[in-house]
Amino acid sequence: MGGWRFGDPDGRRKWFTHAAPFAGLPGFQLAYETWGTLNAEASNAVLVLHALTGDSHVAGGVEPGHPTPGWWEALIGAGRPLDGFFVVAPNVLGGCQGSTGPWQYPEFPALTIRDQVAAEVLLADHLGVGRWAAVLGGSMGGMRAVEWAVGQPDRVESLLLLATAAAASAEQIGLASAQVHAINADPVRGLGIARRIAHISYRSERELQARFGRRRQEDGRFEVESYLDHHAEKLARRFDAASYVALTEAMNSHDVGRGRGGVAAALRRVEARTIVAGVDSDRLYPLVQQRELAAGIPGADDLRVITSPHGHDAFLIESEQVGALVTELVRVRSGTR
Ligand SMILES: CC(=O)SCCNC(=O)CCNC(=O)[C@H](O)C(C)(C)COP(=O)(O)OP(=O)(O)OC[C@H]1O[C@@H](n2cnc3c(N)ncnc32)[C@H](O)[C@@H]1OP(=O)(O)O
Ligand SMILES: N[C@@H](CCO)C(=O)O
Repeated sequence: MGGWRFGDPDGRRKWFTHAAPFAGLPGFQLAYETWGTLNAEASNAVLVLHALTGDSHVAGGVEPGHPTPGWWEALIGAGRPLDGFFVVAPNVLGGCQGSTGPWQYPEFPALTIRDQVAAEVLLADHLGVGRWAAVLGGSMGGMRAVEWAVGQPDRVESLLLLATAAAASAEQIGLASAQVHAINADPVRGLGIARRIAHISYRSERELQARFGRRRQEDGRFEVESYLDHHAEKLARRFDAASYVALTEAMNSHDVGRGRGGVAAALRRVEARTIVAGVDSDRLYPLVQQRELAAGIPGADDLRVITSPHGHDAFLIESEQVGALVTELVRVRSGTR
């Protein structure tokens, strides 16, 4: 297969190749990054799963020679919550940051979250990880995390689900389908339009009002419009439109209960010690969805609530609160601290 899009900016990606037919593909590659060392018992592995436009670069700033900070920098490094663990973060199948995606195969098959997890199971086998000490994920990463815990219950010891759902809701599918239409109508400018729609849903009404109000800039644009233009341009520089569509449609397919007798029956399969958290100002993945997860997973604590003005994106921004949850999951509750 060979080649990948957007290079390897930090020189720390590795690749796993599966050279046999898989989910309509002739084979696939997953790019992934690791931190720390797998212990002799293979009992200290943690899987970190990124959200829609994230990638394998969870952290980097702490390592000499790899200065680009990652999207959960505060979790990895000396004295940080995942210190001492062997952390693995793959770029999702269908993504554009090193893994096989539509940028590589124009006739890319429709993938589900379940397919993406099945690819990650093969990666775990390749790495010699029979059972993850923890699987952590937010948003689309949380969809994969709960799918891991439902589909592979004996391979997930503990689980952190952030700002995510057991199944994509009608509103999430509706918003996502508008974004897909924008890209299909204009593959060049559509990605930016999709990001604008999505980014509004990632932040809270209260935050947008407080930050931008009705103010206009000198160029005549509303400040909030300019802010969204900025995020649209930034994503268009770093992401592939066809990948965005493939991943969005995979998220729309997400339903842990499909073929398993419904969501409640599926969640009962989870054996992992679980923390589920939502964000009080998240309008895209409202707390009711995390309540369903917390109530349905046998080993889950009561729902935790991250307080933040930032809406859905708080799972990326509120690193102190997220870090405390990770510490509690992997150290305090497992008795290793
Ligand atoms: C290093 C990487 O590339 S990471 C790649 C992987 N990324 C991910 O996994 C997560 C995806 N990232 C995100 O979703 C977002 O970037 C977040 C959630 C991390 C951003 O959250 P925040 O830190 O709150 O950023 P916020 O939404 O306030 O945006 C700040 C940006 O808007 C710009 N901005 C603010 N107001 C305006 C305005 N009125 N007009 C234009 N631009 C504006 C700022 O200058 C800043 O620009 P910069 O990001 O280029 O420095
Ligand atoms: N800001 C996040 C939101 C999706 O959860 C992203 O771009 O991946």
